[in-house]
Amino acid sequence: MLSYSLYCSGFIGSKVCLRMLRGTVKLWQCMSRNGTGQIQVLRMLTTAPNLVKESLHYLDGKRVDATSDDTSQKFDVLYPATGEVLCQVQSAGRSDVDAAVNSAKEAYKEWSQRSNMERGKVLLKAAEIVRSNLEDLARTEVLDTGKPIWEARLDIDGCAGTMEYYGGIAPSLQGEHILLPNGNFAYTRREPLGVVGGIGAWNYPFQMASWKTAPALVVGNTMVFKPSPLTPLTAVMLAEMYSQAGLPDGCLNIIQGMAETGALLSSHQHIEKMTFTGSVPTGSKVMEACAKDIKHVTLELGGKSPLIIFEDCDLENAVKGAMLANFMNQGQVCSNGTRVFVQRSILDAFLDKLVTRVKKMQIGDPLLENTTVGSMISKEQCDIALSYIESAKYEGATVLYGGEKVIPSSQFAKGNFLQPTILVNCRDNMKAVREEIFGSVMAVLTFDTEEEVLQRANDTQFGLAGGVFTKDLQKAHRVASKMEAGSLYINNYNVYPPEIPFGGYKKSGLGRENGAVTLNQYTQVKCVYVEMNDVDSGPL
Ligand SMILES: NC(=O)c1ccc[n+]([C@@H]2O[C@H](COP(=O)([O-])OP(=O)(O)OC[C@H]3O[C@@H](n4cnc5c(N)ncnc54)[C@H](O)[C@@H]3O)[C@@H](O)[C@H]2O)c1
Repeated sequence: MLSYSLYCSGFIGSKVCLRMLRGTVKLWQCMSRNGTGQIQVLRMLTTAPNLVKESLHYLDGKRVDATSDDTSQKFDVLYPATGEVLCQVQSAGRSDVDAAVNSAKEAYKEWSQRSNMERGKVLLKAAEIVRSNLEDLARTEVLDTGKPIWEARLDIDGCAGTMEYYGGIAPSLQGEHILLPNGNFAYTRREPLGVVGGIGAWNYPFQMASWKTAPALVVGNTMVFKPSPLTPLTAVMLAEMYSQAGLPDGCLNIIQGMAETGALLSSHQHIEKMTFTGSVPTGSKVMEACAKDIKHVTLELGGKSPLIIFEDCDLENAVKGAMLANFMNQGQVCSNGTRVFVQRSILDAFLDKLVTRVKKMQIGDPLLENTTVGSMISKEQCDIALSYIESAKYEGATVLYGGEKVIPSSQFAKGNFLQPTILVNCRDNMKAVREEIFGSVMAVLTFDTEEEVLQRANDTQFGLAGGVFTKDLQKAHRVASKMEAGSLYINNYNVYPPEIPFGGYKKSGLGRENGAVTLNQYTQVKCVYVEMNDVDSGPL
């Protein structure tokens, strides 16, 4: 008997949404909703690759096709674990970007006039819809990224949390009332910026879409968002969920495309702010484009973060922390603590425990519950990680564990599965220790003193995150205060509650996401002076 697992992301009036194949079974079920909301199931046997049939562009509250003007190109979207082509997407060209921005500009007129309370309610409702579609979203995110399903569920749940957080706190955003002499006074208003452009990377596609849209929309901006071309599937689902929650048409438009589309968006004259997540070189280009028009900009960029493990730590927790800092999402996490500094006296004990844990990680089908290592996003990304491992070996490092690409089973022969890798005998100046790899490659370094390790930890162009494991509270706070990074963890790693701001120092970026402070970055302050007396013009 054929066994299959499939799901559908069809909802909110979209007729036919996403379907997937699982395993080797070539049974394609296609679901659509009829007018009463019941799911109709159509079945057809096929080996045809293009599984996603609906357009992934979203304009004025509905999915639309790109217009294929002369600036646009097509790109394939693959399931990273099998290499199957899910769909081919037409990039948004100049006319599509114009249409999306103009629609958001029009929608701004009404949306910006609502109160934060009214807008917050839309976010709260959208978060509820996200939660009730969590499984569909998580499975679609797996298709997009190749990450294990349990991680995708956690991601989506966290995104709903971010939407709830901003929906909840937005009504408390207030201006100031400033008393001045002679009964005069001034007040400040926090006003939205206008149309915000967002561009995302591929490692957390739904998270990027929700972390950017939630704070931007709730304070009255409208948005045009472009996901990474490697992971275009879930941003449009988020847009549909916002629409279902009551977000007016045009407030959030999704465009798909590659670098050209991103450049068109970031240089568009009617965009008032860009919020970008991606690599340092691309972030620099986006910032340049913004500089031309003096646009606001938030940049969430790369990292090569240090994790410092002192001999007085709780070793079990430190090992778990190092795992969290390196092996989630196939190591494709910007804040990863990939330079693990271990105090010399506990190095052997630390490595023993670490290897014992890493050996238990299960590489395989991302949709299976017990899989802990899924597929990297692409062959290119996997090759990059492998080449860093080779360069580390060439420079004298030893692979203590992993280091190889694997094929978990024949159906994943075209996948990009890399063993979690631990490098020892590393030196600070090795290429693999200095540069962001964006794969599961942990470099273990030893140190002797606090002063020495701080100097080495900070000796990097990046400053996204860092961590310290010790039971000595004073040392923990002292070290955290001296580490040059935006997100520090004491006795844990890679935890992202929506209440706390996240973002980088140095080349890791500008501005923050999450936390109340982010609302300031999607608003501008207007100060109104009020004269209560006759105008004193002095000698004039
Ligand atoms: N700090 C963070 O929060 C964070 C989070 C996730 C990923 N990242 C970083 O992202 C990088 C990996 O993502 P990536 O490979 O998708 O990055 P990337 O810079 O190659 O691409 C990011 C996005 O920019 C678009 N783009 C490319 N060229 C552009 C241009 N000239 N103008 C405008 N947009 C353009 C891409 O289409 C994509 O959507 C890593 O460096 C990682 O550390 C940072």
